[in-house]
Amino acid sequence: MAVSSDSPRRKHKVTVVGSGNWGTTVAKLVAENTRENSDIYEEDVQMWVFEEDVVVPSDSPHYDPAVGDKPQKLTSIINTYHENAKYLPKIPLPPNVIANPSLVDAVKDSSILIFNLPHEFIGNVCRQIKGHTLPSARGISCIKGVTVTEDKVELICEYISEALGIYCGALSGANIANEIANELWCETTIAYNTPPCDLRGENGAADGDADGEVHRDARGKPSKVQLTPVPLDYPPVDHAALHRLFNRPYFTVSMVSDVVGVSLAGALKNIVALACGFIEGHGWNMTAKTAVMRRGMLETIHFCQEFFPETIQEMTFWESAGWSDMIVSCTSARNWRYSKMAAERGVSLHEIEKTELNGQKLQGISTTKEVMSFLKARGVQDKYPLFTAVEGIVDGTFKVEDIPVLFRRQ
Ligand SMILES: NC(=O)C1=CN([C@@H]2O[C@H](COP(=O)(O)OP(=O)(O)OC[C@H]3O[C@@H](n4cnc5c(N)ncnc54)[C@H](O)[C@@H]3O)[C@@H](O)[C@H]2O)C=CC1
Ligand SMILES: O=C(CO)COP(=O)(O)O
Repeated sequence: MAVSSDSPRRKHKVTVVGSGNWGTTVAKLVAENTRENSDIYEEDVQMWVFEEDVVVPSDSPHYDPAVGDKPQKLTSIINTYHENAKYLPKIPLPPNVIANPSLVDAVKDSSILIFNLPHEFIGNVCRQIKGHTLPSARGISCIKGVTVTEDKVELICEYISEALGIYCGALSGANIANEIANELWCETTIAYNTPPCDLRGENGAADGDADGEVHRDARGKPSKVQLTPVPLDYPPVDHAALHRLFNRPYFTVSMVSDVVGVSLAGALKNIVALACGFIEGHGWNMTAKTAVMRRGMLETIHFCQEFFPETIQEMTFWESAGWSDMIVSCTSARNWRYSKMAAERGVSLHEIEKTELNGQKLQGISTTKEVMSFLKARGVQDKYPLFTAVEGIVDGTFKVEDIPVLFRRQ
């Protein structure tokens, strides 16, 4: 039964937590949408920037001879020139993207938090903002990775949810940031389960029928997180509202409910992408790569079924977050490109990350380590020969030509 309410009077304030290659791209597209949907969103989008000093190169249109090679604050460059000269150069940002070096200030009063930074930094970020976010805020994680604590594997969106006491969904897909920043068309997938306490009935009123329904975690169990409902004077946060926030003519969003499939497909494909780069760098070609991609997808699905059997939906692997991301990541993304370079040059991936990436991160390196430590703690690593091979190649104990042998052991 619907409980009467006034229609929403407030607008959602949006913050993007992170400002790397993908963080800045998502801030751009979201800021375009907040401007076009200013009935429900505040136009300005806060973007938290991990502050650093950046030298603007002399061939940049923003080079100021009066400043010369003197380093400038990245936030100041972004807010002055509306360009992230370090992580997304040559892409004009809408002026309503506001770079903020203070994490606590950037999330203050925001009702929608978009987490978009390399997964290794999320723990520290959550520790800093805990207690400073609105209790009724809702999150979307665009991060591709997992957290592993002792022998537990956790989705990043669930980690955020537990750390901050808010509900958090996940966005993942076949998405190369530079292409989307240049407005070249692609698809993505957002997994979001509107919590029962946020369901609204007729006329936008709270849905009394939802009383008694419990919010469930990624394993289908009643969630330990005590959620504060989105207040009725805010527009609802549901599939329609999130579609309006993320969908662009060049960025087609599909809304689903499988946070496990979307999150884990996005995290584990980075391990497979490393394998494909090693293979190509070794001199093997597309036939070997497709064998590895097929095995990688099997191990990904097996991982989801083994550790999240209650909620995984296999159709998710046919979304952008599934096969499409596997293909693009193994043929044109950074984890593939730089593992190929490492194999060609005969140097370690860590070395390549340090010398070639200008501060960007290869998520596959830490994800491989974390996933393998979790599998080994459970004694089930032999069921995952491809993931095992990648760990061995990264740490130098296996060679690329060991991959077929490891597969045969299965
Ligand atoms: N770049 C892409 O094409 C895509 C990336 N993703 C995912 O998005 C997530 C974010 O990646 P990107 O934006 O590409 O990052 P990036 O690799 O371009 O940049 C690294 C970021 O980490 C920040 N950083 C460095 N040290 C830090 C610290 N101690 N604490 C907090 N932040 C620190 C840097 O300031 C920079 O913003 C990753 O999980 C990635 O897998 C997902 C889809 C596409
Ligand atoms: O997730 C991505 C493609 O969908 C980007 O992957 P990289 O981090 O390897 O560039």
